[in-house]
Formats: sequence, C-alpha cells, structure tokens
Amino acid sequence: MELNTLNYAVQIEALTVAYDSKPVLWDIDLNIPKGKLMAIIGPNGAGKTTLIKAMLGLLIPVSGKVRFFKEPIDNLRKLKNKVAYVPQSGSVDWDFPATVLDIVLMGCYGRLGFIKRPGIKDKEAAMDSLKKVGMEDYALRQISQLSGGQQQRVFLARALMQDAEIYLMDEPFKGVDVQTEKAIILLLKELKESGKTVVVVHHDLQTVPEYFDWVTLINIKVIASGPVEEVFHEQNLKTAYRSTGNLLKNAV
Ligand SMILES: Nc1ncnc2c1ncn2[C@@H]1O[C@H](COP(=O)(O)OP(=O)(O)OP(=O)(O)O)[C@@H](O)[C@H]1O
Repeated sequence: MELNTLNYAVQIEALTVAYDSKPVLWDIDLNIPKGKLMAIIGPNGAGKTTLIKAMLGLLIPVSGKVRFFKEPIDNLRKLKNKVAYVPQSGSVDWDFPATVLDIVLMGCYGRLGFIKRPGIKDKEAAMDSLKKVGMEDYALRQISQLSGGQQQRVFLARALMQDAEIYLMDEPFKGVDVQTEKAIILLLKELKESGKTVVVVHHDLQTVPEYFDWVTLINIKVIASGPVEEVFHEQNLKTAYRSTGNLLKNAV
C-alpha cells in the first residue's frame, strides 16, 4: 500500500538495535500512517518495548533512522510537543516525592518550558485529564502510593495533557481492570477520531480487531504491518508467535 510520505506520522528505516552486541531488532522498516490507532503485537521478548524506546531516541540504535512527521527524532525542539509517551507501569522508580497532580502537570512542560510554573488554567486542564481516566479523587496523593494500574492511568492523563500529535503507549492496559480498559480504549478512539495517531504495545490478541484499525506484528523483524483486516490473520500470527500456537486459536 503506497501512501504519500506526507501522510506518515512515523517513518522507520533500516533500524537495528542491540543490547550488549546482541541484536533484538533487526533491519526494521516501518511506516505508520497518520490518524491510525495501531497495535504492536508479538511474543514476549519480540522487541516491542525496545522498538518504542528506539523510536523515541531513548536507546541509541546500531543503525537506522526514525522520523516523526518527517523530522528526525534528534530534532527535539520541533518534536517535543508533538510526541507523547506512556511508559509501562512498573518501569519507573518513584523514589522522589511527587503528587499525582505534579506528574500530570509535567505534560504541559514542553509547552511552558521548565522555568515557567503552571497556572490555574493548566491545573484545571490537569484535573480534566485526571477526570477522563477516573483518577480525579487521587490528585493530591503521592504517586508512589498508587497501584500499578492507577499509575498507568496517571501516565495516560499526563499524555492527554500534552495534546500531542502522536501517542506512544507501552501496554496501557497492563494491570487495569476491565471497566478501566474499556474507558481507556474509548479515549484512544476519540484521539484517533480527532486526527491523532496512537501506537499501542498490546498483548491481548482477542481484542485487536475490536480496538485497533492498524496492526504491526514483530518478532525481531517486522512480520507484517497494515490494516487489521488485511494483516491480522493466522499465517502472520503463526510466523510472529512461532512457538506459541495455542495463543492463536481464539484470536482469529
Ligand atoms: N536493558 C536490557 N539489556 C539487555 N537485554 C535487554 C534489555 N532490555 C531488553 N532486553 C532483551 O531484549 C529483547 C527484547 O526485549 P523487549 O522488552 O523489547 O521485548 P518485548 O517484546 O517488549 O517483551 P514483553 O512482551 O515481554 O514486554 C528481550 O530478549 C530482552 O531480554
């Protein structure tokens, strides 16, 4: 499927990433069109988190290029307000005192700069974001005192606060209850409807067709990427999950 490059939110070219000289992503070419709600799926250790981190420039690749909206990722000045990241809960060590509200307000630092303090309007916007994820009652709690699922919702509120163009989320449903998962997917669909691009590392194969319109299957390499109805089929899933065939039975 050919798209004008102007219509891509992300372009990844020949990306190889290694830890201690062992490649975990190999020669990744991937274009993500704007306005898609895309799942990245693949078995444990496939390189999903590594791909998100490499996209964001949090890992230095062995080789390859990543561009957001045609800008290379090292052009942070141009990209800082456009790209939002929701890390995996549990991946952040909350060893410093910060309230839930403080964390959500960090979402507007890209816009304000670190020197200027957030004002009343920013605080109202932060409370609004917390409301969207059902966490407004926890605004003054220490972030370290929340459960993993609650922290995940706070990360999401911070990303919403950023009003970015693309949202990269590493397992946003991890540790959240079913009701919250449904609320979050509605939010993600709303973001998509308003023209944003949303990229989600996802584990539950059964919900892929219901939640997403685009999917990328990876296992060190890209196995397939495209519209769910075209690439989310048994053959591609078998290739991606080579040794975990049982997972597939109920998904397609
Ligand atoms: N900091 C690190 N140092 C060395 N190896 C790492 C590091 N982080 C990840 N790896 C390895 O890189 C590979 C890819 O890991 P990654 O976390 O990207 O996989 P994943 O697809 O997100 O897995 P999961 O579904 O289990 O979250 C794995 O083999 C993992 O053990």
